[in-house]
Amino acid sequence: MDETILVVNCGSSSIKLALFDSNHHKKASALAERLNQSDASARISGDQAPVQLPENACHEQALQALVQAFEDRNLMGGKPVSIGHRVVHGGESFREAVLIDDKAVKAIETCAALAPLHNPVNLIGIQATRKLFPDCPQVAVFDTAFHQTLPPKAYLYALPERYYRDWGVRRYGFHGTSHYFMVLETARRLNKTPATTSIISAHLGNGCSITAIEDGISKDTSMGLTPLEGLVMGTRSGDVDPGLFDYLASRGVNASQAHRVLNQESGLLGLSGQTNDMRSLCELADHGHEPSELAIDVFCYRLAKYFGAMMASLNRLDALVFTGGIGENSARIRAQTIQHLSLLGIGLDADLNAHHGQFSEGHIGDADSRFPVLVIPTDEELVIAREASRLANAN
Ligand SMILES: Nc1ncnc2c1ncn2[C@@H]1O[C@H](COP(=O)(O)OP(=O)(O)O)[C@@H](O)[C@H]1O
Ligand SMILES: CC(=O)OP(=O)(O)O
Ligand SMILES: [Mg+2]
Repeated sequence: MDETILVVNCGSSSIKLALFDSNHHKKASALAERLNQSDASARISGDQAPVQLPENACHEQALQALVQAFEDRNLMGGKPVSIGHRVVHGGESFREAVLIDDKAVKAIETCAALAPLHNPVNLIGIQATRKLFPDCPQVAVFDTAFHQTLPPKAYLYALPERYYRDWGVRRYGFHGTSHYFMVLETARRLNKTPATTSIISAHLGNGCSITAIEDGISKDTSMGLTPLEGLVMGTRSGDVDPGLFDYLASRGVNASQAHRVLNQESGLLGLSGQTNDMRSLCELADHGHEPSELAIDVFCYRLAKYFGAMMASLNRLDALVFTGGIGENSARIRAQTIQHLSLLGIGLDADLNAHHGQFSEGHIGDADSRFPVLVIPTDEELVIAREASRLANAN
């Protein structure tokens, strides 16, 4: 029976699992959604029938049910040889992936205050698999690790210096695993090496961020101390004037209410008043729903501004890259964003864009575009699986 690497990505209300063989080929994947709600559901990719969950299933119950379902289908091949976890915030404690022990768990707990929507559920996933597979090496792969190369001019806020020194207030950046995969894949597609490849990578999923990568190294990124800064996202505002908090306080909105509004009730959902889901939003806009149209306008304009801003940190640029559910699938969002960049000489080929670059190794730029533009499907799970085997084998 082939060896299996299990990858766990616990989100605030979902779990994504993937199984890889020892050659890092994906054998299976599964998704549990709407956890802790009455309509919680789970399924293994490619299966028609859902995996049965207890009512209001929590993360741990869903994880157990999905692992059992993998076992029932003979997909696990015995116990996994290693388990890789996505952990969103590693603060300054983690420059790279680590084997998980009690000390690492403590450090991840310490970082939870900075990613309250993410780290606590990442820890639930870690504790659940430690219980299920106590002898199996487990590895944490951090969203922040790839951005530890940011220079001080990019990671410092213009605040009193002691805020950084005493409290670690700085920009950390997220989605690093995906941005790292983008530079690997772009290099491969352009026949270059990652160490000589410079890109601007836009990861557009529920959370959205953009990163400037020079010679394979992250130089600047749009997310900051927490995954709230920067681009417009599904339910997160991205950049706002910090003066907003004082003003909201004067209107009776306290800090924890403001936190909830900015993280869970803003972004595409807040602007459209309808949905945080870009696909649904595009359909609404196609049917003339003006607030949805406006939400899309704000999303694309902010993104285009950040493409421009990221150029300030690069001396050379090989490609602009789109990824994540929106970046990979929405020709409309890509076109509307790139339209703002005509002054920089960047343009799309309408046909290639409509086909998501499927017939052109991901290229969607037009013949005159000053820089290539690519669509590349991300695979954070693959990077996590590779890191999990590397560290487990080094042990
Ligand atoms: N064809 C499409 N057009 C527009 N948006 C899409 C399309 N397909 C998926 N999306 C959007 O991608 C987003 C989810 O991205 P994804 O990367 O899967 O999220 P997550 O951050 O949870 O991994 C949702 O807003 C979804 O509507
Ligand atoms: C860091 C972050 O925003 O992650 P996600 O896109 O999974 O919410
Ligand atoms: Mg994602």
